[in-house]
Amino acid sequence: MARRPLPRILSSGNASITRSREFARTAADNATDVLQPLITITRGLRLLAGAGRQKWAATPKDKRGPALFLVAACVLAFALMPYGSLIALVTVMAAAAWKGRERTPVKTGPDEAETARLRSLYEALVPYFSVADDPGPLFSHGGDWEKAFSGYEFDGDRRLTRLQITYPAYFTDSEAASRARIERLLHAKSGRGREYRFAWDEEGNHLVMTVLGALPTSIGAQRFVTAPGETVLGFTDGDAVQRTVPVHDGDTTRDVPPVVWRTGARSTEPHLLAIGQPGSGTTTLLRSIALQALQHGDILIVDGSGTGEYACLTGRDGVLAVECGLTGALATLEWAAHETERRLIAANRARQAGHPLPDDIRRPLWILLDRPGFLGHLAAADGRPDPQELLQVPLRHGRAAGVTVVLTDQFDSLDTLGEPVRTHCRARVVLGHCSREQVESVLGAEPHTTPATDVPPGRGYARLGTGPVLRLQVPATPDPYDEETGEAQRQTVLGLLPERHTAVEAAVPAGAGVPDPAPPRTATVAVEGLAVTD
Ligand SMILES: Nc1ncnc2c1ncn2[C@@H]1O[C@H](COP(=O)(O)OP(=O)(O)OP(=O)(O)O)[C@@H](O)[C@H]1O
Repeated sequence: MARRPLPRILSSGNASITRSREFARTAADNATDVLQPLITITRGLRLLAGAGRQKWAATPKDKRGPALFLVAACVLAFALMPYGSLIALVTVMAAAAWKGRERTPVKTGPDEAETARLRSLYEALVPYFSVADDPGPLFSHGGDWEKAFSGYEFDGDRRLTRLQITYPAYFTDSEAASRARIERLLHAKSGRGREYRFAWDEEGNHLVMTVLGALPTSIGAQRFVTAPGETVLGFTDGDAVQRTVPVHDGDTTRDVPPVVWRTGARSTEPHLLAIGQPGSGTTTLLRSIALQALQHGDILIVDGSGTGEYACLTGRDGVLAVECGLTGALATLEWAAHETERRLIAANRARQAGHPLPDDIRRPLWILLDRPGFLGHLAAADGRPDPQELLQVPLRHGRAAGVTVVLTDQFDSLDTLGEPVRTHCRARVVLGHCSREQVESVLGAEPHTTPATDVPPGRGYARLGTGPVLRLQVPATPDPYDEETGEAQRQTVLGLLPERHTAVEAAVPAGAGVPDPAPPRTATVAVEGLAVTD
C-alpha cells in the first residue's frame, strides 16, 4: 500500500510553529513589562480590599457605626477640599502600589544548585554508609538525601557552611580510620581552602560538619587578664573554651577565647612541649611565654639554635640567664636541676615543720629551652651529656618545686626527645603546616578539624593533657631587635619587658628601639647562686 504523505503543516511547519511561539512569547513579555504598574496597582487594590474586609469583620458590631461615620467624614472632607478627590486618588494608588509590590520570596529550601551539591555529597557517601544486606538503607544510590541530611546551611556562593548528617548505627564511628575517611571525603567535596570541624555524636549517629572562620592574627603581645599561674598560649574558637579575655586588637578592645595553660602545684600539665615546622613561630611562642612568666616568676633561657632571638631578655629583672653555648647551657641546666632539688627539700621541710613555704622558693622558676635536639647533637659530638638528661629532675619534680619546663623544637628532632620529656610535658602545641599524622604524633590525638591551607606564622593546635585538640593562634610577639619588626610592635614588646639590671642597660636604654651598634645577639648573664645551698 502506498504511503500517504503527511499534511504539509505537520511535515514542514515545525520551523514556522517555533517562530510563532517565540513571537507570542516576546509579545507576552513586552506586554507584561508595559502593564507591570497596572498589574502591581491591581494586586495592591485587591490586597487593600481584602485587608479592609478583614478589618471590618474583626471590628465589634457596636463600633462599626462610629467607624463608618469616621470613614464618611474623611470622604466628605476630601470631597470638599480643593483637589481633594485627586489627592485621595493618588494616595489610594500609592498605597496600592506599595502593597502590591513584588517581594523577594522567603527562601524555604535549597535551590537547584544547592540541591545538586547535597545530592552529589549524598551519592559520594553511599559506599561508606551502606552495606549490601541492609533491608532499609539510609544511604543508597538514587536514595532520599533529605532523610540523611537533617540540616544544612549555605553561604552566598552556595558553598556549604554547615551540614548535619544522620548515619546508620552500624557505621564504625568509634574507629578513627573510619571517621577520617568520611572527614576527608566531606572536606574534598565541600570545597578545599577552608577549615572544617567535624563533631561526631556517636550516641545519636549524627555528624555535624561546620566551616570555621580564620583565627585572629592581629592580636599581639600584651598584659593579658589572667590569674597568677595562668599563661595565654594563644586564641582559639569561641565554642571550644569556656571563657574569654579582653584584648587590645589595633585600636579596639574585644573579648576573645584564649587557650589558657595552668602551671603550678595543682596543674595536671605542669610542663609544655611545642613542636613546629621551620619558621612556624615556636621562638615567638617561647618569647610570649617568657614575657608572661616574668610577671610573677624568674626565667632561664637556653637557646639551642643560638640565633640570639632572645637577646632582648638578656639582663632583665627576673631573667636569670640567656644561654646559647653548650657549656653555658649544661652549667645552667645543672644549676636548674640542683635548684629544683633545693626547692623540693625546702618545701618538704617547711611542710613537715608545719610552716608556710619559705619566701625563697615561692617565686616560680621557668626553664625555657629552644631546640634541645640541636644541643643534644652538639653534646654527643663533643662527648658530653645530653642537656635533656639534666632536665629529668625539673621535669619529674618541677610541679611540687614550682619549676616549669617549656621545650620547643622542630619536627625533624622529634625522635631525639627522651622519655621524661614525652611523659612529663603533657601540655602540647604544634605549629605550622602539618598533616593529621604529624599533629597526632605530637598531641596524641588527631584534630577534629581539617588542616588549613593558608597557615600564618603562629597558627597550629594545642592540647592540654587529655583534653580536646584546640585550634591555636599565638599572639604576635616579635623580636624587638629584629630590623623587620614594625616600630609599634617593637615598642609594645619593649614595653612589656622588665627593667634591665646588668651592664647591658648602659648600652641599651629601655625603649630605645634598635640600638646602634646592635647589642650582642646572645649573651650570658652570670647566674647568682649557681651553687646549691642546703
Ligand atoms: N604568632 C605570630 N604572629 C605573627 N607573626 C609571627 C608569629 N609567630 C611567628 N611570627 C613571625 O614568623 C617569623 C618566624 O617566627 P619564629 O622565628 O618565631 O619561628 P620559628 O619557628 O622559631 O622559626 P625558626 O626556628 O625556623 O627560626 C618571624 O618573622 C615572626 O615574627
